[in-house]
Amino acid sequence: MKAAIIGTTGYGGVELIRILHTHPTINIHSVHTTREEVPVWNEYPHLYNIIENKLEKINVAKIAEESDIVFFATPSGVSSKLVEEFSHTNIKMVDLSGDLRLRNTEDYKTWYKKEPVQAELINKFVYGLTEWNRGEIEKAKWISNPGCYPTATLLGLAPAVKEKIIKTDSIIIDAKSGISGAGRSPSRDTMLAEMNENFKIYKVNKHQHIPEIEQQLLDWNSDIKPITFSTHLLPINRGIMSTIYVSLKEEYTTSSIHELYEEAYKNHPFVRVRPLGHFPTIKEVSGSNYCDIGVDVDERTGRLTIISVIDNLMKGAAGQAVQNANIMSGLHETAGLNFLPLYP
Ligand SMILES: NC(=O)C1=CN([C@@H]2O[C@H](COP(=O)(O)OP(=O)(O)OC[C@H]3O[C@@H](n4cnc5c(N)ncnc54)[C@H](OP(=O)(O)O)[C@@H]3O)[C@@H](O)[C@H]2O)C=CC1
Ligand SMILES: CC(=O)N[C@@H](CCC(=O)OP(=O)(O)O)C(=O)O
Repeated sequence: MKAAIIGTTGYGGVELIRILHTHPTINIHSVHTTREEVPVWNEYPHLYNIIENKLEKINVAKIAEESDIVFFATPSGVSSKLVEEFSHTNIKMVDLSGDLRLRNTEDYKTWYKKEPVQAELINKFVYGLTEWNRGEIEKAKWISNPGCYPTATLLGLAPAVKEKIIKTDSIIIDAKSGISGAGRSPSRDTMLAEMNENFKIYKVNKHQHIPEIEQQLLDWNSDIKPITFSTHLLPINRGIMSTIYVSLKEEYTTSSIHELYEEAYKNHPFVRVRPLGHFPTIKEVSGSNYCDIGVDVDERTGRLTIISVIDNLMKGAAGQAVQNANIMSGLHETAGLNFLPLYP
């Protein structure tokens, strides 16, 4: 199976290269840029003598004719335009941006402050939160890959929300991300001198992933009320930790909640519910497609604490994109994704 990558020179794109380079079935056929047509290793010297491809300009008809699937690792506002052009061809699409995730186009305008794609096109994209949307993904041709924070947060919340054991107005999410989550373009916020030995909150109550998380939670339980969601930058390259607090409707023990989570994820190879009393760290999933989850009930307050960690570039982006491409193409979901975490 042949794949094209658009947005190759960014962090999501180069992570797709890392995965697909050893994928048993999906091969990198072409890689694309809007800039100079140079060998990929000019942009990424660590790929010297390994990835022979030259970056090519985007020619929609040629890509659609030569490849079976195209990955868009492109910024929001860019993906929407590419998707419109490719929608007239037969190629499978997986988009990593936020452009095709929100069904309500007004929400997109409000939170992304950009013009949305037409709703008709959005509705043809399947939301690729793999573990909870597998049936739709199997039938899909076009996938909208979830955001990095929504992936960690929704996998952490799903069993409790779907089982309706929480007070619906009580969800508070405290999330932190490594700086590769902000992409490869330089910015003042992510400079070494700004971030090293520092820790920052950003986009307070205004993060564009709020409507995406709420949309999915409402699909699971229509009584869910608006969430509080805070995002922070950590002085590390990769990884997200989402620490989630919810009030329980009744008295539950940690072990009963733990059982619920183990049951929910027992058939999902990339979600590891940690044993009772154990909580994951970011490093323990770094470089892998795992989402690791720990749970604990505070019996004094009646609140459940959920800790969910992922690698933002893997399960939060390129890893989940390939997992979805695998399922959509009838392959085993783990194909090409059996990386152990990089530790230490
Ligand atoms: N980084 C992360 O952890 C995550 C990112 N995402 C999403 O994935 C997408 C890619 O993110 P990331 O790799 O971090 O971003 P980067 O900023 O690192 O890379 C984006 C790439 O898009 C390409 N690009 C920019 N403008 C255009 C254009 N007009 N036409 C075609 N290509 C263009 C650029 O390549 P060139 O200049 O060579 O054309 C650039 O290298 C974004 O939508 C992001 O929100 C989602 C989850 C996690
Ligand atoms: C650390 C960091 O800056 N992360 C980015 C994630 C961007 C992203 O993934 O954007 P979309 O999913 O909306 O395309 C952010 O918080 O905006």
